[in-house]
Amino acid sequence: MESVRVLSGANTPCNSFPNSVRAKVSNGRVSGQVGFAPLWRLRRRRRNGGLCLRLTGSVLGEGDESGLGLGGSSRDRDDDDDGVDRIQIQTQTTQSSGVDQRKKKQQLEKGLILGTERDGSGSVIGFHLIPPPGEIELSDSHEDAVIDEVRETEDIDGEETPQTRATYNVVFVTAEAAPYSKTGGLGDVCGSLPIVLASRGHRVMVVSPRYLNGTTADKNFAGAVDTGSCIKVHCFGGVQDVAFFHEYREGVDWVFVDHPAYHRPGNPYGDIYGAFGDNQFRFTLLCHAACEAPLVLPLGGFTYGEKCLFLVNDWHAGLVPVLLAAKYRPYGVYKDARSILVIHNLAHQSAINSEVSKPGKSGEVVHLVTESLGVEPAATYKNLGLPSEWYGALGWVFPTWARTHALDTGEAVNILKGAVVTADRILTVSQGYSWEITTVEGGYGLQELLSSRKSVLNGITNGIDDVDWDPSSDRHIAVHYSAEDLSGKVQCKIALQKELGLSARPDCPLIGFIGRLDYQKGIDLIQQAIPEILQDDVQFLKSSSMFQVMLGSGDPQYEDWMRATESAYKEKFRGWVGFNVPISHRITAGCDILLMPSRFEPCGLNQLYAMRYGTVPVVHGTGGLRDTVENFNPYAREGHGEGTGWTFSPLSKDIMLSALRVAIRTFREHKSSWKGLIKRGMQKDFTWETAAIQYEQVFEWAFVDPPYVS
Ligand SMILES: Nc1ncnc2c1ncn2[C@@H]1O[C@H](COP(=O)(O)OP(=O)(O)O[C@H]2O[C@H](CO)[C@@H](O)[C@H](O)[C@H]2O)[C@@H](O)[C@H]1O
Repeated sequence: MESVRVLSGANTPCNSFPNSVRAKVSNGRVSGQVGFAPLWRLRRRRRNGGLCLRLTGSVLGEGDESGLGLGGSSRDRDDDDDGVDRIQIQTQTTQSSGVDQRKKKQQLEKGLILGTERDGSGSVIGFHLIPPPGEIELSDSHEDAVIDEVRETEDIDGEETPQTRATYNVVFVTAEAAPYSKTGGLGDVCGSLPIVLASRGHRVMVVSPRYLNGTTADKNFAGAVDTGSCIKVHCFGGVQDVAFFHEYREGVDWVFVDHPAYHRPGNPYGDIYGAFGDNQFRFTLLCHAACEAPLVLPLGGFTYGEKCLFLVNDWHAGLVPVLLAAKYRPYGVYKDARSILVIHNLAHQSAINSEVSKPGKSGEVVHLVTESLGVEPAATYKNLGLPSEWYGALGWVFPTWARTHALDTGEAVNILKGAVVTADRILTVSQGYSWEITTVEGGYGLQELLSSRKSVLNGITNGIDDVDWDPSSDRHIAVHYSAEDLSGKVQCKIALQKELGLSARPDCPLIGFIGRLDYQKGIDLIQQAIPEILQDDVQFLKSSSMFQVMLGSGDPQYEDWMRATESAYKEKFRGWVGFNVPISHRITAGCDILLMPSRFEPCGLNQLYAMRYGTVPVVHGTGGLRDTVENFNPYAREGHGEGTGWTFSPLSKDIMLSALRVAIRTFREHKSSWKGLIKRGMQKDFTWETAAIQYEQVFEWAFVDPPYVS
């Protein structure tokens, strides 16, 4: 996918509108915006004979914003007597090394015909699209055209094969979106899925906070400019002024909600002292602002309007469907909008805090109330800016065992619960997890409610950003490699061992772990197993010559343990405490095995990255891990073997160690089987394109049913 911004050039009427022309070229389709007229959903068409002014240029590479210039001359002026000037856009891709194959293809885009828009004095103030009859299909974001259909009449070979699919105005609401903000997988998903949906013709906005924490991370927001739009949010007993910043990048409108509550040291949710005490306030603001953004922000000249599809991610965005139902629809606003709740992690709701979850006497998971994470005392309901009669949607009562004292009635407001009740549909990030959340073990108290909504509950396995995570072009790793030529992988391993101060031993298995240091991730199992893995224990297959590296941050007790383990096993163990994206790429490339003993895993991205990098996953068979890692069977396919890793179950230290032993024996003694495992994993399709098609199906279903009303 090429993403370009067309800057206005000399000698053209566009001179007075720098940055007013933007276009994206993807799979033979041009989308973007020109002047105040959105071009999204324009398809490539060839025209004989150009009209008027012509835009020409080259796509120089990812992120290049000056690739196209606007050229033109007087002879290009359109003298048709219809009173509009016209422009032809022509883009051509030039090759740049190391980018995705798709980027290496030359593309020629012709024939987008535009008209100018003039003010009363006759000055050009923008451009409109003028579709030649029967040649160009287009729509804009006017409300009556929000949901339209893309007719795809050409297949890859240029054959005429009519297909129709709907496109939507999609509004993601999320607490994090990479590369602007990321603490885990939520950021990855909300940073990459929107781009893929936009490339498929949808108009996509992502609304998240503009976090400024006084570190170099603030520069992530440098490309976002103040829109000048400011709204007043009535909540928490006062009126808050909230501003919007905006960046148009890779076909997506990235909208950042600005308020002083987002400007403080720490990550999006907390600092070294724990979760911020005002998170309910901070994310209430986000939700109110996200509901207003499609109505008030004229992005590219037009608002998104009311007929939107909100994708609300986890509890932080959970007030959005409640606000639509309680605050807007009763007044006839958003009556045709829909909302889909996307659950990335049910444990990230509420006082149900995974870091302090413990197995109870009868086997159920007991959660202690320590932090405010979306469940707050019932008295805080009045702060949310909702009509009082809607309390029931969010009202929640803790089971008796979870109450803190005899007089505690357990009454609370649970924002995610409100979203489960009011969202038009619910999605989880794998099919396995969509079932697990309806069980006592995985439902965190919401299982019955979720079961009652089974008819609108689906699971779609996450994709990965296959440009960012590509061993053949990854800028963070020492040597590039591919499934066809694996020689660079061992170089990456040696480079990693050197970087970490371990002896360079390509023959010794190197086991990696990357992730939040959290009870969810099964760190305690690794803790228990480390002595057996690293001590000179004959049971563990020459374990004296095995290495383990862990990268993670989170629970301080696990961070301390990693530091202590590194001191105890200087020759064999490295524990990198912190959040470091380049290192995470190097570990993914340099290790032989990625260990993921997650207690539960809604999808999991690291095992997908690992497989793409030829690193064999050994995972607990749960949720998305079970859905994505195929257990190795050396005897299948007449001895050629099948599978991409090992899934073990049930979750225990001993079972995990058994799986690791088998993996290590295969690494050492069955080289061809190991190579087969690597190659099969690398050839798996985990791209977002596949997931996006499934998302579109769910979008369609969302609009088949009427919206939620009380
Ligand atoms: N210390 C560190 N340094 C650098 N990078 C680090 C890091 N710690 C974690 N990461 C990165 O953060 C991401 C974590 O993604 P996961 O899907 O594994 O977990 P998470 O539990 O946060 O996400 C939740 O949401 C996602 C998305 O839906 C689900 O896949 C998942 O199951 C669910 O728990 C990966 O990109 C990983 O490389």
